[in-house]
Amino acid sequence: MIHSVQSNRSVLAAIGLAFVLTIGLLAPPVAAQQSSDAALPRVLVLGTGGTIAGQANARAGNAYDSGKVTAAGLIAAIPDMDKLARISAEQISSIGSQDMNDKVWFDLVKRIRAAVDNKEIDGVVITHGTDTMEETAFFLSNVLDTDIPIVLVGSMRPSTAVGADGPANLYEAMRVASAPESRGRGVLVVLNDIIHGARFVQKTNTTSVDTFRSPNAGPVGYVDTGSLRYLEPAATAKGPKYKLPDAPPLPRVDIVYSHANMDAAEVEDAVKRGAKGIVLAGVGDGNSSKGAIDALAAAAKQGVVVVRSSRVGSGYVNRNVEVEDDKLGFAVALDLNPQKARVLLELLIANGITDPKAVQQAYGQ
Ligand SMILES: NC(=O)C[C@H](N)C(=O)O
Repeated sequence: MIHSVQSNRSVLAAIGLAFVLTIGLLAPPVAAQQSSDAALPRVLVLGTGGTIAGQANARAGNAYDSGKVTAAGLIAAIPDMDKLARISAEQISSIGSQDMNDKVWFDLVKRIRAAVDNKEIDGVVITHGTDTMEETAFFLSNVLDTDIPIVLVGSMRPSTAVGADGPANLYEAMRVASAPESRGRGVLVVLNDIIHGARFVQKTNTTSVDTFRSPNAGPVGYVDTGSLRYLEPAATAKGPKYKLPDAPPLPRVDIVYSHANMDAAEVEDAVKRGAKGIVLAGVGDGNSSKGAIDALAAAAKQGVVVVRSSRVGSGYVNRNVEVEDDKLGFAVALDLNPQKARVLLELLIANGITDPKAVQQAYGQ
């Protein structure tokens, strides 16, 4: 019985795959769906890979490989996208976002800056895996200085799955990126009818299509049937934008994960590996064992920048509660989870900001 359910699934997945391949791979590589309506906004789609571009793999019933279909192919398979915008699509990478790296980040920034400077576009959609989407969104929000909407989108089911969520998510991302009311809202993440801001969004479930949440702030809006429903007016104030070095990599920042029965070894290993900064994924309010805190204090004395965050997943990490941050020369990440705190610390160190007080100011007070 189970066997026949799986083979039915395989047949349906094969039909889906054939659909995507037939429509997707026949699509031109750059112009995804060309509309000649000059009144429509121009949206640049940059493909990076992810499950949204995933294809079923025969190794198991639910197995797939990320990043197999191009962004142009994904767009071509969705009817009526050309009624929303004049769309062009380019492929920056074809990877699962577990492999996301500085090079792809630098390439995205370069392409978006060029398109903005040349006034080529009114919006950007980035197709991306969900595993590290929040990190890429947060990175871009800290380096790009533009009012145009930059929207990251992905899916939890591959493009060949029964009930694939990618097409609906991509269509919604296109609605968001092409809408004038999305301007001035920074970098956004769209999945499952919800619009999140780059600072607060987090992946919270390993497999559910309703995985993205903004636990410390709530979403910034919803993609409703007829309208985009933003909960607040667009912000005019912009955060600081950090400079990028001419080429990757960014300075090495490691995350040390705190746990019961912890000693100094993980912190010492990070220092030995040459980390210029360490983010503590602390227990509770960013705490750790005496051994780990002493090792962090020794690292800070040697010039390693130390930021305390939390493994908990929501809430703020506060200064000087159970750890003497002032005395030990630490900063705290406030609402930023360890993976986002790591991105910011890479940028701070790259910009020469290493003094604990200046580092704390960058995270917030
Ligand atoms: N749902 C996904 O996109 C997961 C995939 N591993 C990725 O991040 O590329």
